[in-house]
Amino acid sequence: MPTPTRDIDTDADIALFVAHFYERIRQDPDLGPIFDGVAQVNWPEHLPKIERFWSSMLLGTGTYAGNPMPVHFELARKTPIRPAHFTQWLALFRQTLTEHFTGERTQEALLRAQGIATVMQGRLRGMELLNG
Ligand code: HEM
Repeated sequence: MPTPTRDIDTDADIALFVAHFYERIRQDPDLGPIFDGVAQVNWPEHLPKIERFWSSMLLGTGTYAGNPMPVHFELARKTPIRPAHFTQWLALFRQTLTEHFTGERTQEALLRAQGIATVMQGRLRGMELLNG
């Protein structure tokens, strides 16, 4: 893979990294079964939703209306979620982004993901829904 030279600039860029990211997630031995087994994710619905989420975060389009937190609280009631799951989620996110893009918005995406993961884990911990 050649060194990336451009930043995330458009919804098409977001769609590209989202598709690649969830391909990796589904192949991951620990995360894959959570998405495809426990949550039975409907991918044709989930991917456009996640694209809107990142579009709103990074491009300020305001196309995502929702709150990701409760979805993950529900998930943690169904299956044990550990800090290691978040570490791996973030590692795959970083790998995917930096494989394709470089620049300020790419860095912002990584920081936002890290921040949300930290808040999510804090909230799960507070509800005694984080294992280990
Ligand atoms: C251990 C790590 C994580 C796991 C296992 C996980 C898993 C999931 C699952 C199973 C869904 C539901 C998909 C569906 O049925 O449509 C979901 C939704 C979502 N996740 Fe995560 N997630 C993780 C971390 C994160 C992080 C760190 C972020 C944000 C940076 C995030 C953002 C979202 C968003 C925006 C949704 C859609 C929420 C909605 O329905 O509006 N997730 N996640």
